[in-house]
Amino acid sequence: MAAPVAVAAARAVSRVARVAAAGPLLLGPARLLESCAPRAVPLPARCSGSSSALGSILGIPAEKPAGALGQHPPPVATSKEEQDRLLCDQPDQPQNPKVLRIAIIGAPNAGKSTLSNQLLGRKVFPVSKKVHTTRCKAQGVVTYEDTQLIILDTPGLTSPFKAKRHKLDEAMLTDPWDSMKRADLVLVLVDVSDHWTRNCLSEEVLKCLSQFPQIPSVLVLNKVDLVKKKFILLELVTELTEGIVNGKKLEVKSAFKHNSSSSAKSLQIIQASPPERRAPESHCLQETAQAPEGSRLDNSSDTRASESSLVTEAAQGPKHYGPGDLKNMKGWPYFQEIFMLAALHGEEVDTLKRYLLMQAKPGPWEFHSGVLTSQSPQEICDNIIREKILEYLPLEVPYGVIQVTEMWEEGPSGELLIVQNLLVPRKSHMMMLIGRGGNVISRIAQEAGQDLMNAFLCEVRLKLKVEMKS
Ligand SMILES: Nc1nc2c(ncn2[C@@H]2O[C@H](COP(=O)(O)OP(=O)(O)OP(=O)(O)O)[C@@H](O)[C@H]2O)c(=O)[nH]1
Repeated sequence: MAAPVAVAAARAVSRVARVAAAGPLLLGPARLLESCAPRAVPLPARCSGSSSALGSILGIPAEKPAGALGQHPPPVATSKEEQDRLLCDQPDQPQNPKVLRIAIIGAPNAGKSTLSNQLLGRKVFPVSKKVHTTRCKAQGVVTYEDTQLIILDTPGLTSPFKAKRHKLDEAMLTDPWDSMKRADLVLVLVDVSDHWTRNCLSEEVLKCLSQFPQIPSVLVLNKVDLVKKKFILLELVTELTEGIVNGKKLEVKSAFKHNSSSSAKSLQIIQASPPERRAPESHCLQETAQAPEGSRLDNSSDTRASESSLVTEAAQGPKHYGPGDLKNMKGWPYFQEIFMLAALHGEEVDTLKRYLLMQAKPGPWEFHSGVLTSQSPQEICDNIIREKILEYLPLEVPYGVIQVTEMWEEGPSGELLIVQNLLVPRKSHMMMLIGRGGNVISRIAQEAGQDLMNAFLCEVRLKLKVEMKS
């Protein structure tokens, strides 16, 4: 028996006005799409990723103020037919198109989807505190002037053992690898707030990097907002890069430095050239920080010789690593840049985006500029509702919920009407999902409805029903 038990609906109109700044309200999605021209603001001058990102995190003013990247991402099409048509459309190639395919890899929960959404300027990938929110690879598209960034959001890298334990699909193991095969550049995301995992790259990440040594890689330290003592970030950089970035040795120094106002220690990161061709203008950033005594991370004379050979090796590009070598490695000495950011708050995301735009190479666009994601509207909707279920239900409960869309149609005023059934295997799960007086399911419907409006840029009426699986 599958009797409807609870129904929650969300209908929110007022906030659409704030979201849909690029066009009049309640136009058909096609009209809205026209009014959101994706190419508008000129690209600012090149800036170095590591210097500007690091400088800002450390409170050092950038040499040149970084111009904001005007964002007018197109909305997602509200029907599968429209989305399919957009995906099949010939890309509207500019005169000199450039393209960059970016794989974002990292441990589950590192913030890959959060970062992808921020780069896209619109939320189309689900995000939650629970691991394995992203279940399969999906593409996001940023079109900016003559450049297209194709972002390959992937499930968190996991081992076959963990996949079996969490009953994950085979795709969760293979998708990150598939994305790597297509990528021109890989972003390795590390959650610096996770004390257990932040000091070294996981074996899966190292395996991925070493299998594709020809793909340039960039280290991205995420969630820096959660790290109070910023000097830790510099130590992490040293560990995660084995002290080498872009073929150059990093020196991180911490020493007492007396100034008139405080006796704070000085922390220094120096990116120096390999010894044999040391550049006179080595890149140097300084910060006064409360560093622990004796956390001096620059070279001692004993290790200098072996490090210099490591630097020379790194400058020559990745060598072939066997599984035994990877077990002994903590970091990757072939990153070409480092970024530190807080994806959740959009902090320093523009700096990374500018850098990615600069990395794009001449080549035809893959998508029409009206495309924001390769996912179908229904997939986005399912994922967003699932994200809320993951957020509000404890432990394994969300993983047993089956979502069945009963209705998806355009209402008389152009609004999107969606009815979805949530089928649960147990009565106890049903009670949890409904919540006292229906408060849980109402909240899920309300929040998911709001996210969908932000994605589709039109009014959405979402109704959720909870039923027992028959
Ligand atoms: N404080 C803070 N939280 C963040 C930041 N970036 C992401 N998060 C949070 O981290 C959690 C995981 O983010 P996701 O984007 O879902 O992570 P993911 O790597 O895609 O996760 P999987 O799909 O499990 O692989 C969410 O609760 C985010 O809100 C950040 O910069 N700062």
